[in-house]
Amino acid sequence: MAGTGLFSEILDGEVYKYYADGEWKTSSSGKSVAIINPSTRKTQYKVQACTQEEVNSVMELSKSAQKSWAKTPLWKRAELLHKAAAILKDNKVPIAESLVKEIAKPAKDSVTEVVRSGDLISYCAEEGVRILGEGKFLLSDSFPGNERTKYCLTSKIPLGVVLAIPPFNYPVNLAVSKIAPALIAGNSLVLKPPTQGAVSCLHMVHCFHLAGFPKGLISCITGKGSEIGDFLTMHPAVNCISFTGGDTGISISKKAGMIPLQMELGGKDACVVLEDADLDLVASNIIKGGFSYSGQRCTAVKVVLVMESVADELVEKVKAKVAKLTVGPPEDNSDITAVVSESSANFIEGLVMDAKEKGATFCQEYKREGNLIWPLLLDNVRPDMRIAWEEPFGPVLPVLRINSVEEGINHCNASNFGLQGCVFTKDINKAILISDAMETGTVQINSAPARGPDHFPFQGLKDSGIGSQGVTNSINLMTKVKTTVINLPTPSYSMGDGLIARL
Ligand SMILES: NC(=O)C1=CN([C@@H]2O[C@H](COP(=O)(O)OP(=O)(O)OC[C@H]3O[C@@H](n4cnc5c(N)ncnc54)[C@H](OP(=O)(O)O)[C@@H]3O)[C@@H](O)[C@H]2O)C=CC1
Ligand SMILES: O=C(O)[C@H](O)COP(=O)(O)O
Repeated sequence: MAGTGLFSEILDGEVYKYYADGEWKTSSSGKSVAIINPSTRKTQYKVQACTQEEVNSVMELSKSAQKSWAKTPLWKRAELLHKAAAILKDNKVPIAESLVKEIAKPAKDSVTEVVRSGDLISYCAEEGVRILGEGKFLLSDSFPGNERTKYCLTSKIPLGVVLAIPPFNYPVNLAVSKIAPALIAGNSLVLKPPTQGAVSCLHMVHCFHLAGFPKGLISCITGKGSEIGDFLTMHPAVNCISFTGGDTGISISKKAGMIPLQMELGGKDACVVLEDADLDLVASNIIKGGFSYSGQRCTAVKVVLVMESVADELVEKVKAKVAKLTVGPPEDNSDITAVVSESSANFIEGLVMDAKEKGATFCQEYKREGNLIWPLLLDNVRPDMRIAWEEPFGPVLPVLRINSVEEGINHCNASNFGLQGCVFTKDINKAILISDAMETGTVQINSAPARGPDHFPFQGLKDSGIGSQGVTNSINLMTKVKTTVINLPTPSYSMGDGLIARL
């Protein structure tokens, strides 16, 4: 059970502690933040509301811990990460249980998130050892006007303190996708977990604690983003911010100083369906892509753009599959569970009502109980409806019928988002041309959008983000290139005549 056994030291009465200086602590604020169970809408857990002084102290400790960590051999850093990964996987049950209670993720998917996170940490350790163990050697005479008098050695050095801010929908996985690359690269790490998902994150941090990382290297500050977020992101000790979430990321980018930023923000991933597509394959991918975790994924299919000639048939196939989705508690592994908060459910309802007023075809009756919204397919959506452009982050999917591929591409590219997209066709040549034309970070051919496998690059264009994720890209982003140049008194050519005579 969460907060018991191995994890009992992270709990103080009924409030979870925060993590600093290698210890679990109670905040001097005397205040806590409630985590509401999305299914019951009652307080499930409480976490500390950390103070600015506590943030300052964590930053100081983080700066000094990083200095010694950077001198720790790469293989030792990797060894500790492998250990943390194993402890995390061994404790998947209590961690998954808190995911179920905090964010209403179906039980099976919650376990998958923890296991995937352990795998990501191990992969990152392996990749880090390889790519950080290599440098470059450059010779000066390849640039015009130079003799071979300079040898340039490059290697990658850490940035310092990395601030990680993950979102509610993958609190554990999107935290470790920032923590592991930061640590393998020799940085220290301050984590600010999402409020919904904080307890799962604290359990995950305890796995790193049990693995034996040095004191102060990893810290976890809890509190509402709206209250301590600015103080953290504008803190002068922070050398890099890795953030995943919504528009908050855009405002952080405007306020942060001259430091590397990795921002994975929203998306309005389109599914473009051509006349020759395998409609059964499309329908299954629309269900998986649009409705898994109740549509609360940045990579969810958020609009279907289907050629008019096959639209009736596709809509019927998707309707039949929607009817089979189970709706209910995450504990029962229901396909559709309560969305994360009441305000989120109200927002989704606003989009649905707008579409209703403007004449969209409802393929199912709209139904909501508390935060639980039944899956809904909206056909004949037009560009004047909000749902054609905005992301519901819920189990509601609009279908726009198109008369040409160009119309579909134009719709995609008119979006302020550019995360992923997908195209279904049997014609690979057309698929490649469409992929080239779509202004998104990734295009999937004949499959729904997805971030994984986690070593693939993952990035958004436009308001969907800056920088690129994926294990290798994250390690590179969290390092800086350092060069040392050896200057020779005379040109040196490896097979040059008279070399010995000149010495
Ligand atoms: N591209 C991607 O990979 C993903 C994108 N998203 C996008 O995020 C949105 C919903 O996710 P959600 O988690 O609610 O997004 P938010 O942007 O609201 O929150 C993300 C994180 O930022 C924190 N935060 C809030 N305010 C601040 C602040 N001022 N300074 C620093 N941190 C802050 C939150 O903490 P707290 O919880 O305490 O408020 C949370 O940890 C959707 O629109 C979705 O598209 C979501 C997941 C993945
Ligand atoms: O934040 C998100 O929603 C994810 O990055 C999407 O990940 P997934 O494609 O593996 O669900």
